[in-house]
This record gives sequence, C-alpha cells and structure tokens, in this order.
Amino acid sequence: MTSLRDAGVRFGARWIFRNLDLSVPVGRSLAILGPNGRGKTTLLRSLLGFQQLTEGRREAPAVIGYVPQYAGHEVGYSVRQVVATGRVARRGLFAQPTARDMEAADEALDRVGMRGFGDNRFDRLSGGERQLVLLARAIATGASTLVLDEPASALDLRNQDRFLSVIESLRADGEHAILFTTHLPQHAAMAADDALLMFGPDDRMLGPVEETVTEDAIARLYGIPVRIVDCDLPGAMRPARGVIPLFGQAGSQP
Ligand SMILES: Nc1ncnc2c1ncn2[C@@H]1O[C@H](COP(=O)(O)OP(=O)(O)OP(=O)(O)O)[C@@H](O)[C@H]1O
Repeated sequence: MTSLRDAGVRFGARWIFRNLDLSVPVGRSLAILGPNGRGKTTLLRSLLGFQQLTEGRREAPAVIGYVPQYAGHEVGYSVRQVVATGRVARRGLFAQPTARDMEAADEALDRVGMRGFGDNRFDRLSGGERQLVLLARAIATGASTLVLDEPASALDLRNQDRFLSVIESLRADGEHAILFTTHLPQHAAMAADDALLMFGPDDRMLGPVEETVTEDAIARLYGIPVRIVDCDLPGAMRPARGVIPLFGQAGSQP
C-alpha cells in the first residue's frame, strides 16, 4: 500500500496541495489529472519520498518502479542495459546485472513491445520509444507499486493503445498498484479504476472514474467544454470511452 495522510506541500507561501488523503492498494490504478503547474509531479515526488512533505505522513514500500517525466540520456547504454538497471538498483549502486536480470529485462521489453530494440543505444531512441523503455524498466524492478509521470505524453496513437493495454494487464494481474499522471482524460477513463482531479490546493475530486471523469468535472478542471463518447464496437474486447475537447469553445463556458 502506498499512501499519504493529511499531506501537504508548500513552496514559500504557496500551498501546492494540503489535507490530502490518498491510498492506492495493490490491484488498483489511479490517474492524476490537473492543468499544467497544478502539482501532479510534486504529488508523485511526495509519494516517492523525493519531495519532503510540509505536513502529513507518507507510507510506501521500499522499492517503487518509477517512470520520470524527463529521462536522463544514459549515454552509450543499450536499451537492455537501461532496463536491467531497474533490477540492480535494489541491490546497491555497484551491483552488476546477472543473466537472470537480463532475462527479466527482455521479458519487460516484450511486455511493452520493444524487445526488438534491446541492442539499440538508449540515447539514440525517439522520445516515444524511450518512454516505452522506461516503462519496461519500471516493470523490471518487480516492484508492486508503479509511479508513472506522464508516461504516454510522447506516444503516437498506436503506442498509446499499447501503453493502455500494458497498464490494463498490470492491473489485471492483481499484483501492482499503479499511479499515473496524464493530460489525456480518456487514458484515465480507459486504464484507471480511480481518478484524482486537482482543481486547487485544497479543492479536489477523488473516486471511481465513472464518477470523476465526467463532462462537467473535466470542463471545470481545464476550462474547456468536453463531450464524453462511449463506443461499443462489434468484436471489440470491451467498450471504448473517448473524451473530446471542444476547442475554441472555452469562451462560451460560464
Ligand atoms: N522545488 C520547487 N520550488 C518551488 N516551486 C516549485 C518547486 N517544484 C515545483 N514548483 C512549482 O510547483 C508548481 C507545481 O509543479 P508541478 O511540476 O508539480 O506541476 P504539474 O502539475 O506536474 O505540471 P505539468 O502538467 O506542467 O507537468 C509549479 O508552479 C512549479 O513551478
């Protein structure tokens, strides 16, 4: 279980969030939504223990799989080596990957559809390819909690679909607690059990996506009207949910 209790973070005089109670048990996923600068990364960093809380308490497992918003360049390392670092991290700074670590790295790469890139140099991958590799690295840690900061921001539509399937399979295996931030409410609707909508430091909505990712709530969050469309296509594994932003209509909002 990863949780925050009565948590708050303040930078100078500005509270980013406060009075926050949040817990994500194994077997569930939580999407965190909010406009730019609202505090999503600060919240994830607080959950990871990288950001000290100004008030409140944090409870988390010793190892968390983390996909940062911006990756270092890892100059000269192969994709497999980068993914394998996810496994050795828990054994100490100077540990070397074993044959089993490399095997686990390949399995994780398989899971995100990047096995064929294993021998490529990580620093020569595209932005979207790197995001998938970093997701594989987080999976390869074997951690039960995965914290993903905008993990799909550079992915094309096909790879967004792949990413959503990976999250879904991690959720279905009942062995992971998953938290991710996103600017795409449809990703929350498709891959999360619960959503946290950050309206302001002390103003938020937290609950099942069916109750939180609604046209009214998303319009209030971004100041843009949206329409939510459910599509139940014949032969599809399950219904799809789309959130369509009505660009150019913000002025007509109350
Ligand atoms: N260490 C810090 N000191 C002071 N202010 C900070 C610090 N870290 C973040 N901030 C500020 O806190 C606010 C929240 O930042 P954060 O990165 O958490 O937002 P975000 O919701 O993740 O934004 P985005 O969607 O643009 O990635 C921003 O205004 C940022 O400038």
